[in-house]
Amino acid sequence: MSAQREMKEKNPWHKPLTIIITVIGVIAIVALVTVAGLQNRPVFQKYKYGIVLDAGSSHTALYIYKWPAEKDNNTGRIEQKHSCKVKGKGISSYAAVPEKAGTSLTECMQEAEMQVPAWRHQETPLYLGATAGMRLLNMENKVASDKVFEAVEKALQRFPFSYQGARILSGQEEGAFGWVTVNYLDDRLKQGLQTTGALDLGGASTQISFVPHEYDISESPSNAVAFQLYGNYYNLYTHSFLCYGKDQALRMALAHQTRSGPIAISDPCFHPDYSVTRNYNTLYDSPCVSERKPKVAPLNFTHTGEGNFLQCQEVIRSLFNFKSCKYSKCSFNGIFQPPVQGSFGAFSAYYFVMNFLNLTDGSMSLETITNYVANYCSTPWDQIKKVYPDINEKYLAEYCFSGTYILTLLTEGYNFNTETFSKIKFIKEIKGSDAGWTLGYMLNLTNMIPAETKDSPPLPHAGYVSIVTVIVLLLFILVTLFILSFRSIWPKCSKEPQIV
Ligand SMILES: Nc1nc2c(ncn2[C@@H]2O[C@H](COP(=O)(O)OP(=O)(O)O)[C@@H](O)[C@H]2O)c(=O)[nH]1
Repeated sequence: MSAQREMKEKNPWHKPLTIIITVIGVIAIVALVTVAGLQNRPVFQKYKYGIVLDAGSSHTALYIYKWPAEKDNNTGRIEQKHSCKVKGKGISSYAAVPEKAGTSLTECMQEAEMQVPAWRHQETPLYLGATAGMRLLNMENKVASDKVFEAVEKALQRFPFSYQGARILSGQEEGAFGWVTVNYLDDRLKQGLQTTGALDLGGASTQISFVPHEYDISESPSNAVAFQLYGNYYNLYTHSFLCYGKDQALRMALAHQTRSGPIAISDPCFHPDYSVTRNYNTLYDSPCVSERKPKVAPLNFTHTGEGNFLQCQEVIRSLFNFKSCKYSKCSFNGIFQPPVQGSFGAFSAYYFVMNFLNLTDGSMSLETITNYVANYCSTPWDQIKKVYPDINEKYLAEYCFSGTYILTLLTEGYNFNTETFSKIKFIKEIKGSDAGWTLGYMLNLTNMIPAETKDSPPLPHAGYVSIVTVIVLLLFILVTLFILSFRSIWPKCSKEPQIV
């Protein structure tokens, strides 16, 4: 019996104080673990949205972007949620009927209303940026260009979004924002990785943008754009060639061949047996060619094909002026360009054309690609139509010219060689978002890429909670041990009377 009592006295777990400490400790640990668990459970994701309309020369496209609502302070990934191709031509084609430029946008805008949750409509920014088609209309007829913008503004303001304005982007902005988009989507900016150059081929203009090695921006300041993104500095080279988009380049090629006002031309950039009648006034109705219109010419001319790649290259070469260059190095038309360098993403018409020709597989050499295009051009038109019965004939007829133009622009215009050409990737999208200037434009206007890196806490939240839990647990064990060790030296309280 006395041995049992002695054991009880030696074993402090039986004492009430110890039991209370243990219970409180267990409750504290359970509470801590529960709080940590609740804090880190996946929450229902809420998104914010932004809408950008790309009013291009050939058509308008609407893009909806989304990003996690709690992370719009520069940390959340922005991605494309939806895109809508506006039916009909670009807004610049409505110069004679400006209201129609506005109404043409209705269907895609209604789609946007459905795509963005109604409770987010009012706070969703809506931008419209117009590119080379409107640049040309503005040069040609400023009044008509202003009227188109008025109509477009009126139409967009009828929708419940936060309308932020419609404007013409400069060629420099178009090039630079395309570069931002590609590098943002590739996660190169945040991680400070070597950037990718951007090659954009539109209908009316074309852009080249890249960060060159040892770049002296003072040589041609108008081609330089300085960025500070996520704490990294970039000196970007960019240039936009107005009239060198694929549709205007084709006009220039046809203008070159019809400069004497003939009744028929045999065009090496179109397939053998191809034959259509074209109108002189329609062909020369663009500031890119209007000054070259022959003084004397019939109403129409017959445009037949010849399908000769090398001769087509000759025609295209005549569109570039390689003679004068006042800088250390030029691309063409006396425009400064440092040697191309690093990897490039080529999008818009670069992709449409190379994808149609099945030439986007990165393993093909420049020589193989050139031979393929040459062979494609020499294929008779009837045969081409039989092989591709479902392709729009206007696009189909132009792939020979477009393929030859792309190769000539890249190799002779921008000076890509066999080695540097192999670093060009023909892309439509990156991680589900289309490559183009629109995302970069929105990131810039909403300040969603910080100049500085964000000062983030040294530990992620979950790590922080776990470490606090472990420390509290250790403290609890220590305090318990401390109390127990003291108890062993406390004077024993005995109910038995003490004999003095
Ligand atoms: N083959 C093909 N060409 C296209 C397609 N969409 C646009 N294009 C052509 O590609 C060129 C560039 O189009 P886009 O990038 O929209 O340029 P933009 O209209 O000048 O902004 C134009 O000549 C268009 O006619 C397509 O889906 N397939």
